[in-house]
This record gives sequence, structure tokens and C-alpha cells, in this order.
Amino acid sequence: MTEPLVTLDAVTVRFDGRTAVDRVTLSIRRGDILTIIGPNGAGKTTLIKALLGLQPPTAGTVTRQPGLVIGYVPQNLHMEATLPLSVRRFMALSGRPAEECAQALARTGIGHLADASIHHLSGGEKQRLLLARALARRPDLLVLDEPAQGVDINGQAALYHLIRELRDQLNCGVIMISHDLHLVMAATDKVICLNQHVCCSGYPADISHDPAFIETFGRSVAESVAVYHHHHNHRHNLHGDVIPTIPETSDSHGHRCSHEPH
Ligand SMILES: Nc1ncnc2c1ncn2[C@@H]1O[C@H](COP(=O)(O)OP(=O)(O)OP(=O)(O)O)[C@@H](O)[C@H]1O
Repeated sequence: MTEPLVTLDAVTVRFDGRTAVDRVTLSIRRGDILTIIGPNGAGKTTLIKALLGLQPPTAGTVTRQPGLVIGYVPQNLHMEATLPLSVRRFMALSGRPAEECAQALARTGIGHLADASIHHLSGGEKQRLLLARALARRPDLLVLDEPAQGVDINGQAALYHLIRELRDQLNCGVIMISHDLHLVMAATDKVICLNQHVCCSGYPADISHDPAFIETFGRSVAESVAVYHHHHNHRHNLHGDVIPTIPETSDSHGHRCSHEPH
């Protein structure tokens, strides 16, 4: 197994005595796609900031591989609306050579928009532009904060598909925050459900059955998410009759901590 790109060990962040992130331990390797889900205010952005080195932890450690290049994709493109700026110029501001900028635009499928104004891009095109800017850095690790915000459902599926493709092409690690549970469950390798502390984590197929997941998101969300992964709890014999087997528990693939009420 390769060395982790980033390791968080028991990272805690407190603001004015309030705990935003509570003893979170995780690591990301090349090829991983790790998605952090959790309710509003759960500490997802704070955790990402700690990982990026923008938020010093109150306790615990963040270890980044020496020389690690991170490509960060923020939630949204915030630009002064009156400032005329083409896609090409926006990419040039990254400081990367023009050829690499053009390659990154082509990779995210918006090469044809190089001369368009960034103010006229659709929500999905803006997200692809932000992704292209991050790619131009040739990152070892892509960090995305709700990459599909403001993108319609087809565009979201395409965006998550693109993220997987980029992971394959670049052999980078990916960590992202997402609220789009259904897409996350279909597109990610591993999910971490955060509510200050890690409530549960594991493969998407298992996590939707986890009591901590159900407690956090409610049974109806958990059931609708579970539909995406037909969970086999039985087998058939040669005649097609059902042979009951012992159902797998989340602990067989994932990890679950004891859940203290807040
Ligand atoms: N710089 C700060 N100073 C004080 N409190 C902060 C600061 N940053 C975040 N918080 C608090 O920490 C908690 C977690 O915030 P955070 O933005 O990490 O949550 P989140 O899971 O990303 O939420 P959302 O899904 O709504 O974006 C919140 O209660 C927030 O008010």
C-alpha cells in the first residue's frame, strides 16, 4: 500500500470553547475518493481547512507528504461582476503556462469556452472551470468543497463521473465534501459521516445501514440511499430458492464509533 498523501490524527478544532471538529483520524492515499458528508454545521469545512493547513488544529496532528501539491476547488466562483474576465485570462491568473491551462480546460470539457466571459458561464461550466484551475497545478490531491453546488442533476452526475475519470488519469487522491447523498453513494469509494466526530465511515453500500447514519440523516434518507446498492442478504440455490445467510454488519467493512449525544 502507498504512503498516505495526508494523515489526520485525532484532529480537534475548537472555536471559543465550542468543538467544531472532534478527534478526527483519517488518511488519504493516491487513487482514493473520500467523501465527507454530514449535516449543516457538522465541521466539514473546518476539517478541510485543517487538512489544507488553513486552520490550525487545537489538538491532534495533520501530516502532509513533503512537497505535496494540492488542487483546491472552492464551493463557488466569487468574482467581481463588473470585472471583464475571459476563461483563458482566469486560467492564466493561476500562473501556469498557457499550454497547461488549455490542457486542463480540455480535460474538464470546456476547452471551447476559452474566450467566453466567466460571468456568462452556467453553474456546471463554472464548476468545471474551478476544477480546471485546480488541475493546472498537477495536483497529487484534489480537495473539493461541494463541487456540484448550483449544478442540475444531470450535470451533477457528469461532474462526479469526471472527478472519477480525473482520479484515474492523474492517479491523484480526492477528498470532497458533498450534500448530494445519492450521487455520493454512487460515485465515491469511501464515505465519512461527520457530526463533529466521525459518526461512521465505510463503503457506501454499508454505511446507509449503519445506525449512526440513520440517526444523523433519518430513516427515509437512509432507505432511499440504500436503494442504490442492492444489498445481498441471501443467495439462491440452483432451483432459484432463497438460501438465507447471516447479513453483513457495517463493522465487517467500515468502522463505527460509539455515538455520544451532543
Ligand atoms: N472561524 C470560525 N470562528 C468561529 N466559529 C466557526 C468558525 N468557522 C466555523 N465555525 C463554527 O464551527 C462549526 C462548524 O462549521 P463548518 O463550516 O465547518 O460546518 P459545515 O459542516 O461545513 O457546515 P455547512 O454544511 O453548513 O457548510 C459551526 O458551528 C460554525 O459556526
